Amino acid sequence: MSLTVRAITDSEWPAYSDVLFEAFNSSYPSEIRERWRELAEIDRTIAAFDGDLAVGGAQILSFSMTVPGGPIPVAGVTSVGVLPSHRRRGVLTALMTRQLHDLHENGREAVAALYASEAGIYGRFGYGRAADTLSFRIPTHDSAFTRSAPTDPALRLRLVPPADALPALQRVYDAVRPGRPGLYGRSGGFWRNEILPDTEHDRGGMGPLRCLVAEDATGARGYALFRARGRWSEHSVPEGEVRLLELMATDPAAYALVWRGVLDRDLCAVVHAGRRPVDDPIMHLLADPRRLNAIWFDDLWIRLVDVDRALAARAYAAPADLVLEVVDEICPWNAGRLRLVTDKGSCEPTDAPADLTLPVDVLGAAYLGGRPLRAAADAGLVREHRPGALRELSAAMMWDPAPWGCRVF
Ligand SMILES: CC(=O)SCCNC(=O)CCNC(=O)[C@H](O)C(C)(C)COP(=O)(O)OP(=O)(O)OC[C@H]1O[C@@H](n2cnc3c(N)ncnc32)[C@H](O)[C@@H]1OP(=O)(O)O
Repeated sequence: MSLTVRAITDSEWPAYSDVLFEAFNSSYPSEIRERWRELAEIDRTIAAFDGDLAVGGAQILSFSMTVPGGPIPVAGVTSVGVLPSHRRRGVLTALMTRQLHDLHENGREAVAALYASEAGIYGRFGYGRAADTLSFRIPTHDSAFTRSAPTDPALRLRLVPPADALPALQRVYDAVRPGRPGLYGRSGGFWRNEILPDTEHDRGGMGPLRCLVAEDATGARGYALFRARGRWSEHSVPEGEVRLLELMATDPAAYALVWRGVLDRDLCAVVHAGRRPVDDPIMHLLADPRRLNAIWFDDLWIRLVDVDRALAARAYAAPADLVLEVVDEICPWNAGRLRLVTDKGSCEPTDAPADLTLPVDVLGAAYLGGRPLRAAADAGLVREHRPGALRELSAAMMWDPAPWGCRVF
């Protein structure tokens, strides 16, 4: 195999997309291809060629993502795949290496983020599991709220056709986004092509996309996007289900009301709520939180492309002044010692002795504030050279609320 990795041209898009559809075992109809093309940034799409044949590829979407302290530019890595005929011959390694070098040279983003199809793939390229997510399976008949659940008589619930709801959804999402690490800005095209589509393919056997909005005289304060499916048992007992795709609210009363609207849907026995934050307030609202039947798995993976700029770009929960020795085999410009002074927001190269030595993926995992460095140290991944340095950095990097990207890109 003679491998070349380079940016694709417009005319090479079909060849790149064919590789992806093959790699993901997909048979997407043409409208899905068109949506995907509309979101893609061709100049940030690379492919690997074996001679003339496209055999792998990867994309970057340019996002503004909230990190502790506020939004920063983040490279959203997506649509990565290698032809089954060329797997395990280093094609992904060549793509990831090229992408990280391009990002460093371009200088636009110091941080890259992705959702992994399999959790074993990206650690070797310096990505750390930075956010987790919970999925709930809530039996509606056991979903009573605690007596202290907040209410607001000014609020009402309204069913809105999703296509008409976009201004309300954007208003709520954009109000919530700056306070939650991991949430990223959604363009109009992203809403249209990723969040609101409703073809048979998108429904996957469920009913149409539905939207509930909680509002008062000032406008929308919360929403839920979901699908439902009616079903009856052989004894004619209603056993319908709801699949909650997204639920956001700007305040506790709107949040509780939207959840109630989803949980109280008639003829539905269960609500499946995927990809919820690990600190979802629903855990406090349900009178019997065991009924959430939660499953835990990974959400965003984070790669610090330029460790110095990335660490200087976020805020910290506690002061820290220490020297880090970063180990990074893929991005040699990161290897070496850096002095991080959180009060000054500075992270500069230094010759001073290291207080901590740690690999770049461990720093990436801690970057959004959801994963204690102390736990990585307990797993033997961090070396402490000055007593107290680990506790200092671990406390500084934690953040409230927990990180959450909400929807896969
Ligand atoms: C952000 C996203 O888009 S996530 C989507 C990723 N894509 C997919 O899941 C689609 C289906 N899978 C594929 O296309 C390919 O199998 C890929 C992209 C996952 C891997 O591509 P390959 O070219 O085979 O990877 P490559 O040969 O460079 O492997 C590099 C290393 O990763 C390991 N690796 C590759 N895939 C996996 C995996 N799925 N799980 C665990 N390890 C893996 C290899 O064993 C190899 O390890 P080594 O360095 O110790 O020998």
